[in-house]
Amino acid sequence: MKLIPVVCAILISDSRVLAVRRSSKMPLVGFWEFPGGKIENGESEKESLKREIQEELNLTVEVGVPLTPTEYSYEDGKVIRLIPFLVREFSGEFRLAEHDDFAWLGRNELLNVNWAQADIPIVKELVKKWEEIKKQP
Ligand SMILES: Nc1nc2c([nH]c(=O)n2[C@H]2C[C@H](O)[C@@H](COP(=O)(O)OP(=O)(O)OP(=O)(O)O)O2)c(=O)[nH]1
Repeated sequence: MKLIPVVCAILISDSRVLAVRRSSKMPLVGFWEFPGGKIENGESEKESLKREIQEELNLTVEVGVPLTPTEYSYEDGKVIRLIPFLVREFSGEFRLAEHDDFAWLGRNELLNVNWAQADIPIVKELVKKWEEIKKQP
């Protein structure tokens, strides 16, 4: 079994969380996810996340605290270990380089989009611990 480590950012602004939709150029087209991607050789988790968010959203981020990582086996045999970090500090001119849609979702809207399977436990954790997470750096 090959475990693929993937980092993702939970960008929070005004009590809303950023979700992005995978485009037809990407596997899992149409599914919503947190921006991020695979850790490359030699990178730390945080370095990798900073690089991915710069590439995907054109934003420079300050990586905050991690939430609980999840593991999920997709049908093609890929096993993803998805490692989420909160991000509250970011700057730059937001644009989508790879995804084809985005949404800033409040707590009660979080479960309305079609999340990639690996993200569902993270989204549930967010909904459950919303008040606590809102206070975290
Ligand atoms: N970035 C991100 N990827 C996720 C999430 N949930 C989830 O299952 N994934 C999966 C989709 C991909 O298989 C993998 C992330 O890889 P990626 O986006 O860097 O790369 P990719 O597979 O699209 O493309 P490639 O590098 O294989 O060419 O993790 C998520 O919330 N964010």
